[in-house]
Amino acid sequence: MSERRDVVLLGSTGSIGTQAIDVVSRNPDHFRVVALAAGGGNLELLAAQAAQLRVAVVATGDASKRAALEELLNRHAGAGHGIEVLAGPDAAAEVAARPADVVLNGITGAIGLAPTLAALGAGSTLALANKESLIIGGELVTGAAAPGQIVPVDSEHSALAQALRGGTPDEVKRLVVTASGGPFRGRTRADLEKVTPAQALRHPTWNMGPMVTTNSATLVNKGLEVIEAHLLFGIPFDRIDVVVHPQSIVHSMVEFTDGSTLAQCSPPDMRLPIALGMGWPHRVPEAIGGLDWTTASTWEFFPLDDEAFPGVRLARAAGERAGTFPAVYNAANEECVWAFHDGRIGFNQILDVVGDVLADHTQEGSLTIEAVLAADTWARERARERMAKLS
Ligand SMILES: NC(=O)C1=CN([C@@H]2O[C@H](COP(=O)(O)OP(=O)(O)OC[C@H]3O[C@@H](n4cnc5c(N)ncnc54)[C@H](OP(=O)(O)O)[C@@H]3O)[C@@H](O)[C@H]2O)C=CC1
Ligand SMILES: CC(=O)[C@@H](O)[C@H](O)COP(=O)(O)O
Ligand SMILES: [Mn+2]
Repeated sequence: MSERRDVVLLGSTGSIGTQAIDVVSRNPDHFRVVALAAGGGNLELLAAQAAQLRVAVVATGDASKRAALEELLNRHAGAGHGIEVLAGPDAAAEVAARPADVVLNGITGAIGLAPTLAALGAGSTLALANKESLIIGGELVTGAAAPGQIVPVDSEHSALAQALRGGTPDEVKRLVVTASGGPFRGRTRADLEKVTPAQALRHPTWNMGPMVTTNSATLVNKGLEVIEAHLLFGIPFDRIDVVVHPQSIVHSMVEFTDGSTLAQCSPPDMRLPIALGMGWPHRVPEAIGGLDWTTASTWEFFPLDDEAFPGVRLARAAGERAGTFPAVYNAANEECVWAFHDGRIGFNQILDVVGDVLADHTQEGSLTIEAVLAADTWARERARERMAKLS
């Protein structure tokens, strides 16, 4: 990499955000964080990050926390620090629109949509961890992006983007997305009846935020990632496969028309796809340590159990129907995941309810941002109604 890139970091206090700061801190010649945004759940950390990185602007999604953030900034950065403070539900999108080379969207959930569109509108490269915004926005997001403007950070899609450098688009036969299988791999639907939120949060290979970790346990994460792969790379759903690979070392593969398959392999450490996402197309030297080839190891691959884990099948159907269906899939799932963590529904009921809400959905009119947001709201309400009937 030649020139240093200015980075806007959204979701800075989360798993992706803190790892991105680690990458930036170890590579000051390559990256500089110029703005931060977080929700408000960890104001102390947000203020400490802003002071440490000496950003120009810091944002919290919670309007009621402006004064508290200003006070913490004075403590961490000293009075007269000059850091601009934004607060409120639109703050992350406002920050995303500020001049920068790269916006890394590490927010969780559908609320990442407005910042994603703001970053694209501003002409910045969008290093995208917040897969939900692409999935629910669909062609509204891809249509707002110039070629190459969205760079995937999600490990599988980073792997696919790297492997795709090994052939021309017409030489691609299929994409193979790997799944760890989550903490409940090998269990039957009956076994899953009684699993607890604490068990669902024990991911076998990755340390991530609670939503994506739970989605890994249900395989909804893989369903979302199939839609994400379709939107990013323009490959039809029937040419995107999922294979279970418990070691999370092969992050995904591209099979080419001549029978060759290229896989991207590395230890399960998000700092690699984060660094590549911010530096794309350049690699950041020593982003992580590589694989150890001196000791014996085994990489396994298994077919997906669609009966116990229907999340991928439902996502494929929603993705094929496109329009507002992916937004409904995602929103119903977000509601159900929090209900599962609150003890209001069981594990299997997450996808039972998501399936019911999708079956009830009909799209009216063409796809607009308003239609996506309305479908998101409708799906959350319908999921809550369904869950209330269960208990
Ligand atoms: N973690 C990982 O390894 C991976 C994550 N991803 C994806 O990356 C995204 C982030 O995941 P992860 O880091 O695990 O999630 P976390 O829950 O760890 O972090 C979420 C971040 O979003 C912030 N946030 C919440 N609301 C707002 C808001 N209104 N405005 C700005 N920021 C907000 C949170 O702030 P606060 O908590 O301070 O309120 C927090 O910083 C998800 O889409 C996930 O699917 C993809 C691949 C791997
Ligand atoms: C690290 C990452 O990209 C996650 O999205 C990961 O894919 C989760 O692992 P699963 O394969 O269990 O969903
Ligand atoms: Mn992933």
